[in-house]
Amino acid sequence: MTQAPVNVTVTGAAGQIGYALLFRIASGQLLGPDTPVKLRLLEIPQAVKAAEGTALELEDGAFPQLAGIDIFDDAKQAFAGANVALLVGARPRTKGMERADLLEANGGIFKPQGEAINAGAADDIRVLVVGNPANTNALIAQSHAPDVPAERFTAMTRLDHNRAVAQLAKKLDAPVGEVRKLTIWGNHSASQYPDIFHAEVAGRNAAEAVNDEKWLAEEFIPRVAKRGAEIIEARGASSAASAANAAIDHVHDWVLGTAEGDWTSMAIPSDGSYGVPEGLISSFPVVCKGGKYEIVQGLEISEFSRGRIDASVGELAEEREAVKKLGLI
Ligand SMILES: NC(=O)C1=CN([C@@H]2O[C@H](COP(=O)(O)OP(=O)(O)OC[C@H]3O[C@@H](n4cnc5c(N)ncnc54)[C@H](O)[C@@H]3O)[C@@H](O)[C@H]2O)C=CC1
Ligand SMILES: O=C([O-])CC(=O)C(=O)O
Repeated sequence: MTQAPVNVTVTGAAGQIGYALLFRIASGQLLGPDTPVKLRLLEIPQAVKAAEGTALELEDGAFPQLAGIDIFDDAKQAFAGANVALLVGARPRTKGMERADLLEANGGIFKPQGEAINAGAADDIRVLVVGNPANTNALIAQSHAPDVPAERFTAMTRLDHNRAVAQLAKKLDAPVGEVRKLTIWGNHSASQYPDIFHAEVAGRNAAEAVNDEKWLAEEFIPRVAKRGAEIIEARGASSAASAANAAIDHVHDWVLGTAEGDWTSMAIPSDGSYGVPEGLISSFPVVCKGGKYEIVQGLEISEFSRGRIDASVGELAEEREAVKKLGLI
C-alpha cells in the first residue's frame, strides 16, 4: 500500500447502517485491498460519543487498510478534503409527519452538507446519498454545491437492484452470479420499477425464461418495491447490513468499474435519456469504467415498462416541485 489514503466521509456514523458500513470500508471492501482509507465520521452532537465507541472498535479490528479515524459534529470539517462521501444520516419519518415535513426536515440536513461539500471537498469528490428520501436528498445537496460537477451526486438504488437480482435468481432456481443486466428505474420508493426485460440469467433472456407476466406484475415487482417494509415488519427495524452492503457495491463499482458484460443501477442526475426530465436524480442502468458512469443507451422500452417508469419519474418530479416550493433547491 504505497498510495496516499483516500478520505471517506460517512454521515450518520453512529446509526445502524453506519455500524455495518464502517467495518466493511475499514477492511478494504469499498475501494479495494490496496487502497488505504481515512475515515471522517459526522454525527449530531448527541451521538458523537456513540461514534467514538464505534471508532474504538474499528481500532480493535487492526485493519491494515485503515489509516485513521476522525470524528466531527460539524459538516464543514467532516467534508474537508473528502474524496468519497456517504450521506447516510437522515431524519426518519415519525408519527404524524407528512411527506412535506419529512422533505423539510431533511432539507435542514442536506442543504448545509451540500454547502460543506462545495466549500471543502476534494476535486474528485464522489457523493452517494443513502438517507431517505434518497433521490431528493441528493438533489437538495447537489443544488447547494454549484462548484462540484452535478454528476458526482448520486443516490442509492443498489439495494433495490440486489434485491431484484436475488428474487429473480430464486424464481429461476439459478445462482445469483448468473443474473446480469437487471435495471431499477426511477425513485428509491415503492414506485420504483425493477425491469427484467433486458436481464439475462445464465445467458438467457430473463423475461422469456420466467414467461409469467402475472408473477412479474403481482409478485416480483411489488415484492422488490416493498421489500423495505417487509424487512421492517420482520426485524422491527429497517434494513441495515443489506443497505451497507449495497452502499459498498455502489461506490466500489463506480470507482473500480462494473463487470464486463453487465451493468448496475444507480440514481444519477438525468441527462434526458429515456424521457426522464433533465436534472431529476433517477435510477438508470449504468456501466462504470475509469471512475465514471454512463447510462446504457438504446434499450427498447415496452408499453408495460413505459407506464411504470413514467409513474416513478412522475413521483420524483413531484418531490422536486415540493422542495422547490419549500425553497430547498
Ligand atoms: N437508499 C436505501 O436503499 C436505504 C436507505 N435507508 C435510509 O438510510 C438512513 C439511515 O438509516 P439507519 O442507519 O438505519 O438510521 P439510524 O436512525 O440508525 O441512524 C441515522 C444516524 O444519522 C444521524 N444523523 C441525523 N442527522 C444527522 C446529521 N445532520 N449529520 C450527521 N448525522 C446525522 C443520527 O444521529 C443517527 O445516528 C435512513 O434515512 C433510512 O431510511 C435505509 C435503508 C436503505
Ligand atoms: O424502507 C425503509 O425505510 C428503508 C429502505 O429504504 C429500504 O429498506 O429500502
